[in-house]
Amino acid sequence: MRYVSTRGQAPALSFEEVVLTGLANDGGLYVPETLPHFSAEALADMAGLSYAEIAFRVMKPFVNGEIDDDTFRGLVTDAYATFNHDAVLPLKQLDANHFLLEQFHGPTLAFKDVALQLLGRLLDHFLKKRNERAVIMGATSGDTGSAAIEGCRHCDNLDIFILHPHNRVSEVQRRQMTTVLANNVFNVAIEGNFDDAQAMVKQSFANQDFLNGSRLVAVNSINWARIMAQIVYYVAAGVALGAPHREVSFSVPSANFGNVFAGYMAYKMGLPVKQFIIATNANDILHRTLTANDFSKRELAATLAPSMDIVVSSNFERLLFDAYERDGHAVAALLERFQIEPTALAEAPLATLREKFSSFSVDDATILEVIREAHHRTGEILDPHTATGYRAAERARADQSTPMVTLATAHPAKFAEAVVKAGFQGVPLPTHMDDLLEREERYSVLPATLEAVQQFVVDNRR
Ligand SMILES: Cc1ncc(COP(=O)(O)O)c(C=O)c1O
Ligand SMILES: N[C@@H](CCOP(=O)(O)O)C(=O)O
Repeated sequence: MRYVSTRGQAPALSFEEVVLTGLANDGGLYVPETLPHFSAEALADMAGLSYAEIAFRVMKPFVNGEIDDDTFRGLVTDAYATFNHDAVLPLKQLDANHFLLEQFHGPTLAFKDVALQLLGRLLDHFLKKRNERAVIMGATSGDTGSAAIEGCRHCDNLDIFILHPHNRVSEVQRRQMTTVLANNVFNVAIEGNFDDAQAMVKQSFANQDFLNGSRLVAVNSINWARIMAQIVYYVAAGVALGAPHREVSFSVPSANFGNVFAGYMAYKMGLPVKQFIIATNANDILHRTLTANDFSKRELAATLAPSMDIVVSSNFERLLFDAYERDGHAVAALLERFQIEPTALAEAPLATLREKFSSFSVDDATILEVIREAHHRTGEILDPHTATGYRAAERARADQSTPMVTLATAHPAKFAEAVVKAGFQGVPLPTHMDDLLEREERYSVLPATLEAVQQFVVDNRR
């Protein structure tokens, strides 16, 4: 399997090279040159298998020939053994045809664990094999950071630098990162927002001179392995609900677009999907683009669903690459324009996107209303991100007869502010975290400048 850049200029890479890199050197994101396809029979055979076995079968074609089957099966099995639920990602029925896919039973209580528990193990495997060290630079709006630290901190060949927006993540999210006092983990609170942090990470990939030849690795969904691991749960949920014999729909709380893009990959690989609903908070660029062809930046708003406080949605580029029929030049031109002025998609690609994707945007007041309503109806306390997906599933679904799966992307205990504002007393943290609020913290606050952040990395890496 070879991987190519969405901007068409960078060299094609192998799986190992893609995992050990970040942005392509033309500024694009890597995607598989061709996608594997699962026949109806292969999908039907997955029904009833363990999550780890489905994961092995779905991901094997992407790594084929680069990690032997026994080793890869071992990495996958170990990754999902860290989850605190036998089903790994249990599917909960809410009403006749609406289901919640609980993605928060991993070590850090959000869907990011699904990919980062595996990515940490893949990095460890490849770096040890090569006897190499690497530096991780990641940006987080709250969940990727702790999942990356938890997934990678045991790899002594890695130094991990995570940038989060100062005072714009929840207390639990911050402490999940800053209370890890390992000597290869460095947390930086930047005086800016998530977009600033992500831009600095991308600029660091574009020009790595400051690292004097050390390898720089991405843990954000820039890294193809993140997307690959997330494809699995769409297939697992789909076959559990009757695929390939019937279609399934998904409502996905979205921002950086890695989650729903992975679903789209599952669809392209043969999973029968009727509809993807992109749910956003008040940072609604994806919704504006889909509904009004308004692909333009607006000021980033701080919301009750802070992990989705993102304007520049990284993986939307991967979808655009497909919608523009893999024309890297057209994608590069569009995204260069987007950085400097309001822009719009060409008509044909937009029409292609609208065939499979719908969208819905949910403001803070509605998030609170949904948390209350959903609790009244189902007994569940949703986290504020899941609440956007729940409301979008109700309002934007194409039909009632296709099973609808709303992705429950985080545990409500991470977001006390929203839960308490909705009128509840709060949700306890799981026992492995019950002393989190008393643990010692360590992090540095830096101005949101590339120079300050890169100097910090140079000064602290081992
Ligand atoms: C809890 C939660 N829900 C939803 C999202 C949105 O996912 P994505 O960025 O993959 O679109 C994120 C982070 O981005 C998140 O942390
Ligand atoms: N919501 C994310 C933002 C980063 O997204 P990623 O999927 O590209 O890592 C977070 O919680 O950090």
